Amino acid sequence: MHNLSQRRHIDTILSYGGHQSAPRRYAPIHELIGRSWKRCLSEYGLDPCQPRPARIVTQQTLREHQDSVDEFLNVARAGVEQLYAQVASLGYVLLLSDYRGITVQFLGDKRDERLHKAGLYLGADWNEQYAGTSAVGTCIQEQQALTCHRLDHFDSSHISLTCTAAPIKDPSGQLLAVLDISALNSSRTPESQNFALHLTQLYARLIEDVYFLRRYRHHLVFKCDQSRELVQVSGQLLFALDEQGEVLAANTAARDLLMQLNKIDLQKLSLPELLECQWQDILSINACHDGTRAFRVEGTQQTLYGTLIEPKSPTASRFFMAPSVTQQAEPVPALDRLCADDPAMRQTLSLAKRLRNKNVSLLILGETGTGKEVLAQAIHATSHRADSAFMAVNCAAIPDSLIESELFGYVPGAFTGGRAKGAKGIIQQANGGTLFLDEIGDMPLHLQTRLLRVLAEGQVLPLGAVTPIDLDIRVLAATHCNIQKLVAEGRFREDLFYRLNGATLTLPTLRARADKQYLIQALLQQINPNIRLRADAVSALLAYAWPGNIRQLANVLTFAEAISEAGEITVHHLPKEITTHQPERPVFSFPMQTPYELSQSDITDSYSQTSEQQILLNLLRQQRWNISAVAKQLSVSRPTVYRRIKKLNIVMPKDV
Ligand SMILES: Nc1ncnc2c1ncn2[C@@H]1O[C@H](COP(=O)(O)OP(=O)(O)OP(=O)(O)O)[C@@H](O)[C@H]1O
Repeated sequence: MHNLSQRRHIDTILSYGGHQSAPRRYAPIHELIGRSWKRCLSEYGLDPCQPRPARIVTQQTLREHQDSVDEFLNVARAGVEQLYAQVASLGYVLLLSDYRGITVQFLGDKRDERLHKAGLYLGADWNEQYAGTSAVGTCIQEQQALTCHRLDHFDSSHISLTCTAAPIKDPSGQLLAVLDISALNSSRTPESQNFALHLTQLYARLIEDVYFLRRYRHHLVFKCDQSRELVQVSGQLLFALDEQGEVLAANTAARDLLMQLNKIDLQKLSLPELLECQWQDILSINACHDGTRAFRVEGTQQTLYGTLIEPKSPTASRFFMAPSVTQQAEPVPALDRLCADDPAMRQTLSLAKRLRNKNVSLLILGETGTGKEVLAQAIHATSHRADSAFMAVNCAAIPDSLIESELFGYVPGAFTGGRAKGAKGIIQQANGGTLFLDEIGDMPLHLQTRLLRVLAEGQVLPLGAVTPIDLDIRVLAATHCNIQKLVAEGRFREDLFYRLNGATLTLPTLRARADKQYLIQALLQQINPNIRLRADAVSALLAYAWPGNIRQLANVLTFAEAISEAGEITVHHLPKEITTHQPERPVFSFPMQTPYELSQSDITDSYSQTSEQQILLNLLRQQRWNISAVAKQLSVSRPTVYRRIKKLNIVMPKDV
């Protein structure tokens, strides 16, 4: 005989399956539960009017099920016991089932008859085909964590139970077991089970990872996370690797990431390719000061911090020997200090180190304020030319009328207004050393032709001169522009582009850098080595998007230091734009999406030209046409201000 609530429940299920006209249950039914009810009715032919008693398999069958997962049960024991210790006082028991739904481990009061009757017992069969919708059975079918609360159960004899289950998968992604916590009676709402759901998932993941590490204890395991601070203790993603860096297995979180990247097949998946790095970069992680290194995920802006778990057997560890000191990149302090640990900077600096003494021209690309000139100076300072001049010329900052004479120099009488003795051009002054052509994208076309001749022939002909002067210069050029686009549009000579671009060094934006905290400390050290930066200020600085890059950061820190009190900078000393900005913090969950990043030019171009013209004009007037002051106010470089003045057709007063 059914009691009233059982009868109502039976009616609800029947109406859900289309056997009766109107549903009696008004609370929404979770689609997961709904799917399971439909399976019970139409696939398994279960009759809700015929409740089934809990089925407990024989001792012999139980033993067979336990034997087949014996290794796993040994590994899972500590996690299972710990979870039970957390929930026992709340009235829960714990069930660990194998992938076929048989309870192979039970923690709870074995003498409690009510538990035995309800199927919360060792050997209980929670398979959906027999027991209907339940947390364990439905978790097996759906391969995801769920709570089956009271009336969610199919069988009316289970409708006082509340059960929460999470899947545990093996390193190949196959379901291995189901972890479940259940209570006999719960008058609480389904929402009250959310905490139980999170806790069960957490322990299922923990047990899964312990099992993964056990299975791959003789292999190198790469563990990574989105947080540098957490990776050593609770890195979420695990990859087991062979001696070439190919992925042998990945845990659920890592497989989720690979799914996002459309990498479904683990066969022949190379971790160095996935992380856009060299195999040596991974092998040498433990040589880093905190045993952690930043990597960027292929085709995304996502940074992952990785650490290594070395193989436990001495024979295997020989395969994974970290590179010897001689194999590691040679230290070059002036270049090394430009970054701590950022994947893009690592690549750029390693190329810079290899090319610093080669006579190839280098093209440095990066948004304004990313440190292009600083890199050029460091390359010069670490090259054989360090004792000769480093001459920097800003092609956007020199007025068109002067750039020719400034660059190439002139002989006496070459033009009216020139100095009587003539003047050496910047190119000639760089002889023996390095010529740094900043903002090369802004160089007028006719000068590009002359520059090309200088580079091709290794000679410079000053204005008005008849005899060229031999040159021995190393040329470094930089631009924030998309120079290939300028070439395509006919605004930059293709032959000059190839001449300058012996190799490209690209600097990442500050917002994309994984070592922002290092840069903050390094800049602060230069400003005032005795000042302390409080944690609230660090958090705000890390969360900001930095459209003006390192230059803007340096300005902000200078400002904060100037108004700081008692030798420390707190969040209150930071400019308002930093603290009121709503950060787009990376969420601690996968999928990884590539955020669309606005470049400086995107940002400025998105304004209407007239409003930008008005804003800039007002600023220039306020600062009495002092370009340096305006540049500082906007946290951009002087050339950028000149460029905008030109682009927006602002006419500067004659007397500035
Ligand atoms: N790695 C670094 N460490 C400390 N300070 C840096 C670093 N890189 C750049 N800076 C500082 O950031 C500011 C901008 O650097 P730099 O002028 O080299 O940028 P840029 O890319 O050449 O800018 P622009 O495109 O506007 O010419 C400078 O004040 C520089 O000292």
